[in-house]
Amino acid sequence: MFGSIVRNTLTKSKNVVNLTKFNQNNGRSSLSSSSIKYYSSNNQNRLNNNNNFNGNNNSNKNNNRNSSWMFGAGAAAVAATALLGSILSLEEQNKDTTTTEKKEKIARPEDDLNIEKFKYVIIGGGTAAYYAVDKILEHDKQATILMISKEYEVPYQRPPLSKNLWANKDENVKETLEYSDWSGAKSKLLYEPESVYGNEVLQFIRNKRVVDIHLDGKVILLNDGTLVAYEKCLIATGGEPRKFNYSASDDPRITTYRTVDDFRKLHDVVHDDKVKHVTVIGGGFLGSEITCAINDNLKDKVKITQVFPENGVLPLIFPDYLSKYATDKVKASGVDVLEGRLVKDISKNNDKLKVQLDNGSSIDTDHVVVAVGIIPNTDIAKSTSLEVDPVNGGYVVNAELQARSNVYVAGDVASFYDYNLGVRRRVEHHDHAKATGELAGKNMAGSADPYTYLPFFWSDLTDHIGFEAVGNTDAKLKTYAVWEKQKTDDADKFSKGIIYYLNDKSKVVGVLTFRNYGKMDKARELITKGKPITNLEDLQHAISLEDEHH
Ligand SMILES: Cc1cc2nc3c(=O)[nH]c(=O)nc-3n(C[C@H](O)[C@H](O)[C@H](O)COP(=O)(O)OP(=O)(O)OC[C@H]3O[C@@H](n4cnc5c(N)ncnc54)[C@H](O)[C@@H]3O)c2cc1C
Ligand SMILES: NC(=O)c1ccc[n+]([C@@H]2O[C@H](COP(=O)([O-])OP(=O)(O)OC[C@H]3O[C@@H](n4cnc5c(N)ncnc54)[C@H](O)[C@@H]3O)[C@@H](O)[C@H]2O)c1
Ligand SMILES: NC(=O)c1ccc[n+]([C@@H]2O[C@H](COP(=O)([O-])OP(=O)(O)OC[C@H]3O[C@@H](n4cnc5c(N)ncnc54)[C@H](O)[C@@H]3O)[C@@H](O)[C@H]2O)c1
Repeated sequence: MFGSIVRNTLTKSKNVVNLTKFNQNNGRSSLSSSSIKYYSSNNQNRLNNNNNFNGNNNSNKNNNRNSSWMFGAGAAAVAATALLGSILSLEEQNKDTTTTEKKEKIARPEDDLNIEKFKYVIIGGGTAAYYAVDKILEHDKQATILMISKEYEVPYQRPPLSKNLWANKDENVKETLEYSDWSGAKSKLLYEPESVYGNEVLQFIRNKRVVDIHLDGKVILLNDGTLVAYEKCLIATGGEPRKFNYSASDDPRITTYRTVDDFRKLHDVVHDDKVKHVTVIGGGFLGSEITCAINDNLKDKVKITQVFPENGVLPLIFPDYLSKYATDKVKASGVDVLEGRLVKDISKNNDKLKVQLDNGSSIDTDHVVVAVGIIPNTDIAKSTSLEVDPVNGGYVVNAELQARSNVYVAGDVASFYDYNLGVRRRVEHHDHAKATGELAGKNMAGSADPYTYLPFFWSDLTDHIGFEAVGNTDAKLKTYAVWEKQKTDDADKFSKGIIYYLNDKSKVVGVLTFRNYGKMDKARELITKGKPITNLEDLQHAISLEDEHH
């Protein structure tokens, strides 16, 4: 997907700076936590050497490449001083020393501070980050890009982690990360092979967190003390799974689920002979998908109980009747669904975990997966002046996806003004991460286009409970549905249909096509027309129920 740009560079370049491989071999162990101490010990003249990403003696070549970007004493020194101050505050949180002693340790960067600079620094290694890089490469032939991810893996897509990947019975699936899509075609989870990263155009730092940005100095700080300068920066940090405080919260058998590492761990858990029962907490997208994926593929191996407080699965988007119908299908597939139940606590009970419910009952289980939503990852905002949306969470961005003139935000963590729906919101779905990533990348490379796209999302549970949806599909809105079958006694009465979501002005603001695919463009057209629907019957034929494969 990155096209020929990176690959050409790889073959042409004699001076490949292979950051990815270097990190992989643990070659930069000296830049781990020990470097934090180093920076705060007033010995800053060696900062440059320590911050050199090459690490293997090709620093001069690399510095030459970047020579036109080198910082002078001014902005960089101020930025670095401030950021090194935040390393100190990190230390402060961890060490019990007096304030005076700590202040004396504040670092003073040398005037000839020489921080490696990239034209584009991308914080995050997820979907939004990947597609931003794709567009930067397309629009800026002079690009030099650094991606930084706190995960080990190079960018990959998350949707198959709770769906098709579980259908792959190959025992090497944790390494190959291959899956088949609904049409049978084989795909890989990683967007690009590892070999695409680690060259003069595109570098990737794995297993490191960005902890601070100095917006005026245009310098970022990593958790190991590394400083990097940028011209344009993208924040695409996604979200962290929400956690509850249970009595047994520190027990490794209570896990959340978001990353490929989580897939590997859960795969091991359910294939462990001792594990006979898994409890999934949450009835949203993740809780319902992971329940169905494991149950459909491994029901002979483990029994699953799914617990959540609402009346049925996917309660935030399905109208009540459809949520109940889908829940019945999940039950029929063999899952023990406990709807309308809150988890009060989880405690250790000999070799089991005890999940205590609000009605006084409890479940003895071998493993618990907590899937109760995410918190947008705005940690970096704590030390910057970037605005966080107090209502929706996430960084507030303008129509061009900028938080500040050279700082862009995309994906789950962006609070944007939805041009089509007339509201500020955040969207936690794949297509939005892709579209905002692409637009941010294009804008970083010189355009100034607004985000006017209406992203879609989809989900697939058991027994072909699948749909695509676009716009505002809040279950609290008034809905009007068109179904192919209308017999009320038919167990499959919701075999195929379209649900229209209407606002208080009777305009269609959202459309969900149930067991019905490829209708999203027509749905977008209907939403963007924004005409009030005076007679609901007019919606009967607004979008055809006929199959349209895409
Ligand atoms: C299991 C699963 C299945 C899903 N299935 C679907 C689906 O079927 N359909 C759909 O539409 N959506 C689905 N989604 C949602 C979709 O995957 C997300 O909306 C999308 O991944 C968001 O992309 P993002 O780039 O904003 O964030 P992410 O993909 O979460 O990427 C954020 C990246 O930033 C890194 N990071 C965070 N903080 C820092 C930091 N300080 N420094 C460095 N790196 C950092 C993280 O490690 C991560 O690599 C699914 C999500 C999950 C978890
Ligand atoms: N036409 C059909 O009969 C039919 C049947 C089942 C599923 N689907 C649709 O296929 C898609 C995913 O199915 P799957 O879970 O088997 O995954 P998949 O393996 O087909 O999809 C792989 C990846 O491709 C991307 N993708 C898939 N469809 C997309 C689309 N329409 N637009 C943008 N990106 C897309 C996503 O990144 C997804 O993770 C959903 O849109 C689903 O509703 C269609
Ligand atoms: N198909 C998709 O689009 C898809 C698939 C998987 C994950 N995701 C994304 O991944 C993220 C995580 O998904 P998620 O399902 O955790 O979030 P979610 O926001 O979709 O669902 C949260 C769910 O948590 C449950 N919950 C909340 N408090 C609870 C409590 N006290 N006890 C029991 N249950 C409780 C509720 O059932 C609620 O529906 C979201 O951003 C989601 O959009 C999307």
